[in-house]
Amino acid sequence: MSIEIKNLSKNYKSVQALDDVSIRFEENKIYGLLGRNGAGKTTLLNIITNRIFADRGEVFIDDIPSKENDQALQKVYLMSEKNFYPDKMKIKDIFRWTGEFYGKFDMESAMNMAEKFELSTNKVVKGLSTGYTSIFKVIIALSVNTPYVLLDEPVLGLDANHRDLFYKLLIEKYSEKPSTIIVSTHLIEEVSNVIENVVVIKKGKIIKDETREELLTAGYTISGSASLVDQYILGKSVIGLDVLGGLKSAYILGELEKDKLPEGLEVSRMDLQKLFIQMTNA
Ligand SMILES: Nc1ncnc2c1ncn2[C@@H]1O[C@H](COP(=O)(O)OP(=O)(O)OP(=O)(O)O)[C@@H](O)[C@H]1O
Repeated sequence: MSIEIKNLSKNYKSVQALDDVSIRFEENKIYGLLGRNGAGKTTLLNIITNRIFADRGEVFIDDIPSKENDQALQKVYLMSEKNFYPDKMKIKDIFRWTGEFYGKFDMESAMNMAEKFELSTNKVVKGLSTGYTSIFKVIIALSVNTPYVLLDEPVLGLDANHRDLFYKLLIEKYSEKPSTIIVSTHLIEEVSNVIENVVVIKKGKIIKDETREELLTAGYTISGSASLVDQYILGKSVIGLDVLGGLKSAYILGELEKDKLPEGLEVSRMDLQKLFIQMTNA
């Protein structure tokens, strides 16, 4: 059971949005699909769900080619930035309507989540703020109970509390009823506690497909007084530096040699955001 993508390419005139992408999203795993603006995340998710067509390549959902195949597409739900709902429709009616289409939609869970987010389900789509527009779509995505749930920039416009609540509900949902969840975002640090697998896309190509643990062991962070840190990093592969007061931190790629660590320096885990920036820079 998986979503398998084979050699997908997609061009928009002079822009190559996807360049021979092959990847497999396995059953019941949570993926972060990470990439900078314009990397090709939305294009990939839209092709998987048949909203747009690839120039070349194929998508298989549980071994069935997904192209214009309703049986395969019913297994996938995409929460996208685009709003396809009628402006004047009430949220509770959208919930009901989604339930008609996706037989396993859990109305009770959706209403419970709406209460937690303080979303009034009597409101119409048009009356919602940017944040609440994301919230109602997130609630649907977490209630449809399809084997594959794709979330394109789910926390867009959400404040810090609502983002926390979203991640909490995502984990709760996953623990109760596991499914394959793909979260597309450029906020790697924020999703790093939730995701198990990291897929990085850059200019239409997949440049990393690893577990979070593998990424975290790609390097380490060292902190201490500026002079000690400067001395230590000589000859090492440094992907970022931060100075806060008298404390300097360096983000280093490679394996830590513990016996060569001078006194006065502290080691901590790799900073995923720094690693992401380094990976996705030109
Ligand atoms: N309909 C379109 N017409 C022309 N170019 C497009 C179209 N849709 C996407 N593109 C281009 O294709 C590339 C990939 O876009 P895509 O939206 O897939 O990226 P993304 O990773 O989702 O970016 P973002 O994080 O900014 O949403 C970009 O260069 C974008 O400008």
